[in-house]
Amino acid sequence: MTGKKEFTVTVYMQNRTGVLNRVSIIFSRRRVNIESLNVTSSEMPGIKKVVFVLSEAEEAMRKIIRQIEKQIDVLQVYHHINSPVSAIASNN
Ligand SMILES: CC(=O)[C@](C)(O)C(=O)O
Repeated sequence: MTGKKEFTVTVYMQNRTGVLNRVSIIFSRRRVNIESLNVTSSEMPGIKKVVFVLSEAEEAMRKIIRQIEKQIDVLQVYHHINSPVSAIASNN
């Protein structure tokens, strides 16, 4: 598929076994490879903050994010498109 961009997707979820698994399955079903995954406690007790980095076309990623938002125990999803480091460097 052409036009893939790199996304950072941040998911706040209840600290319950299996929630991360359900979200990960959404990516694997759609053949989206996970570049990076970071799980930490959030500033809210009982809530985990999970940060994914993935490459996908924008429209496909929008659909995936909507699906993640519908998951039980998912509280909030944020995302942004990552600028290439070369673009950031050329601004300086
Ligand atoms: C990632 C984590 O610690 C969770 C949310 O409890 C889980 O999915 O097991």
